[in-house]
Amino acid sequence: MTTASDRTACAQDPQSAGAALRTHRLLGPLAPALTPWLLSRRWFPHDDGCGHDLRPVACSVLHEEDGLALVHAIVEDRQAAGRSRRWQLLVGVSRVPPQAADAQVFGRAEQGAWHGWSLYDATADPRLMTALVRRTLQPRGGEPRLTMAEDFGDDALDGLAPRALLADQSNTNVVFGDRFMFKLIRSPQEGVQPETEILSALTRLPGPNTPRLAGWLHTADGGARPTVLGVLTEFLPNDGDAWRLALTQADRFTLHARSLGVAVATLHTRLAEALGSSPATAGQIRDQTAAMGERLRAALAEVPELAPYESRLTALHKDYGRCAGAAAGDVQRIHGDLHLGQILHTPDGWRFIDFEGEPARPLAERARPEHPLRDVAGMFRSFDYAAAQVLASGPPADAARARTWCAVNQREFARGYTAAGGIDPGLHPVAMRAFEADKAVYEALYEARHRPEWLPIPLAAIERALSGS
Ligand SMILES: Nc1ncnc2c1ncn2[C@@H]1O[C@H](COP(=O)(O)OP(=O)(O)O)[C@@H](O)[C@H]1O
Ligand SMILES: O=P(O)(O)O[C@H]1O[C@H](CO)[C@@H](O[C@H]2O[C@H](CO)[C@@H](O)[C@H](O)[C@H]2O)[C@H](O)[C@H]1O
Repeated sequence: MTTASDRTACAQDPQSAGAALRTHRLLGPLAPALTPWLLSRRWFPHDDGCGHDLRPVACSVLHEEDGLALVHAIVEDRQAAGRSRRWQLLVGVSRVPPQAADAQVFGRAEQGAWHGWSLYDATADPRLMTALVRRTLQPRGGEPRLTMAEDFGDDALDGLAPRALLADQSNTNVVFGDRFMFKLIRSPQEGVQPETEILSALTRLPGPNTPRLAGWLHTADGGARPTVLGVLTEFLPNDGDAWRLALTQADRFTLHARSLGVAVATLHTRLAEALGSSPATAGQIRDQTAAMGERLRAALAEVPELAPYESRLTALHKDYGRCAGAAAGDVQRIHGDLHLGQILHTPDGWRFIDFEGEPARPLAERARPEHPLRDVAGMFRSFDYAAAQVLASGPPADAARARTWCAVNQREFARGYTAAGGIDPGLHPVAMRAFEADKAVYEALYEARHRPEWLPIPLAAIERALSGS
């Protein structure tokens, strides 16, 4: 972590010089341990060889009692290519090593009042998650603030034991007593957050197929525009998500695939009802085509393996721009990052979670109305990923069997989607190829940053989309 220019970095933020100095003083002693720890997190991008330049943006102590403190921090990661992203941390600082089984100490404070104390991810410590809720619910508790949604009182979380989910994905999730799920957004951005916006709109409709929004953690009103830092939803008891079912019940997944298609069409109808839909304008199609090009250029800068596909992808974007005019259909709010892992199998049927869109995209972009077939393309890509996994885990390695599995389940999904009122993806082959290729470009960037060993999956999909197979 860079510390020399901390004061400057903080001063550029809309916080006072005093706050900047406090941030610097608080985070300075923790800084040396933070970078290696961040680099080991699934949600933090792998080192792309250009290094990371981490600067503190804001920091506060949310709790301190009996040799145990909870530090909330926002740091900015500036990369050589001029990209920068903010990251949210909850750090436990403890005089004695923490007792919680999953609270792994990643370093020690190097100076100051906490010199020598253990540092660890506070989301793994139930005491600190309880402290977070207590403190952030207080009307005069300062930043951040937890606001409960209508229908949920400030006492809704009282007495519920917090437990962090071990599967660290784009964010970190903590379950409160199997009643609520709290998602700590790891890379928060200023502005309207799609998950709180969409869930609160859907929550108002009868017969929900999403969890109800119970609250949100956010910066206080003092800033220019609030930033949502965490989302609290009702916990939905489930026996796993559709990804797990696809892997464990691969041989009889087609029935699930069809009912998933029905569920996604229903979700799209509900989203249109709650947040509107309108025919795509020529300007929107131009913007969509331009955005695909921009995403490709950004991905090329980090993933050289995409270079052989650049000109053909650009041609596909143009083809989309040409044919979309005639048959674009309506645009509306969609899920935006739909895949098998976002659909829970519950006793009441499929339930959709995680409406934040693709976490690396700017918030404004994620809120744009899009063609619903983009979500269908996301699901098609997910069947392809599952096929790659089924193939990898099953003897013998049989690429043809995986391709057939993928095609059959995509077909069944499309049948269910169309039967329940969704647009038939088969009638929009160019749009589907463009959307799948665009998603695979996003995935290539995601895999290069987080799981480089999975990069061949989206690359092979791009090749197939371009060759029309
Ligand atoms: N409301 C919920 N009820 C039950 N489990 C949930 C709920 N929300 C999320 N989960 C679980 O937490 C995991 C991660 O949630 P998700 O919102 O997808 O986070 P991320 O953005 O990190 O991917 C999901 O795969 C699911 O197992
Ligand atoms: O963590 P999120 O759910 O917000 O989404 C990110 O991570 C996903 C992986 O966990 C990633 O999805 C990709 O891998 C899935 C298999 O693990 C596959 O089913 C999806 O089709 C594929 O896109 C998602 O793209 C990313 O935003």
